[in-house]
Amino acid sequence: MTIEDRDDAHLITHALAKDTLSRLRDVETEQVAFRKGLVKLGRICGYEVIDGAMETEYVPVQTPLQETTGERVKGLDDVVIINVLRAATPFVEGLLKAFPRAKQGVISAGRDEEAGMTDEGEFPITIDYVKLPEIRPDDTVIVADPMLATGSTMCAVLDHVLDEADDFEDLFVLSAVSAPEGLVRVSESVPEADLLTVAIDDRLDDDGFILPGLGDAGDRAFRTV
Ligand SMILES: O=P(O)(O)OC[C@H]1O[C@H](OP(=O)(O)OP(=O)(O)O)[C@H](O)[C@@H]1O
Ligand SMILES: O=c1cc[nH]c(=O)[nH]1
Ligand SMILES: [Mg+2]
Repeated sequence: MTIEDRDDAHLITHALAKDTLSRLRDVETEQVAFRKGLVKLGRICGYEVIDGAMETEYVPVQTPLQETTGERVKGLDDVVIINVLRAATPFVEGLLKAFPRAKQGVISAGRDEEAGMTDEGEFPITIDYVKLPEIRPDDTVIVADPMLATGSTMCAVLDHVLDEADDFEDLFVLSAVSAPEGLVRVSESVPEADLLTVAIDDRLDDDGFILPGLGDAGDRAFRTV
């Protein structure tokens, strides 16, 4: 298993996840490679969630030659993936390769960067659109956003998710790069969420960007810079 449990988060330490994230960090990685990298990272993270957090069960299997015992992942169809627009879109495309039959929700959330970060280190968040599937007690909910900076976006998103559902099997917040400040904010605000990330970076800069980070993930994936 390549998930390391720490006090602040569960770290996805798969070598290919680290390799892919390092390519994403590189300023020379242009739009297409950046987008493909996020898809790849989403797929790896999906496999790691399955390996690290889901159970398997033994099942009888009839091969063309004889009956045997196989192993299946329990609850693979009881997964809800929530895409935090917009940077999560390619990341979720990769996750769906691990969970092809997941129910999907979408929440469009953006930081008001012109308003700037408050003295408490938060951003005002605008939520324009929310469409969530029914969340059932057996469901594993994965809220995906490659960047967890101040945590303001994720806290606002989780408020909506928890308004819709208070009974589920597990709630995972999955990101590629997290700032320590954001992990603290989200875990204090929603202690029932398990935070999964590929990297915990050093800190935020004065504009609320993660250092060293990878820049603005949405802008790099959608070429809006
Ligand atoms: O933890 P926070 O400080 O809230 O920052 C993280 C958010 O910032 C980015 O979104 P952004 O607002 O840039 O929107 P975009 O995905 O449309 O670019 C990122 O995708 C997160 O949603
Ligand atoms: O560093 C950051 C912070 C927020 N959003 C990003 O895309 N990058
Ligand atoms: Mg952005």
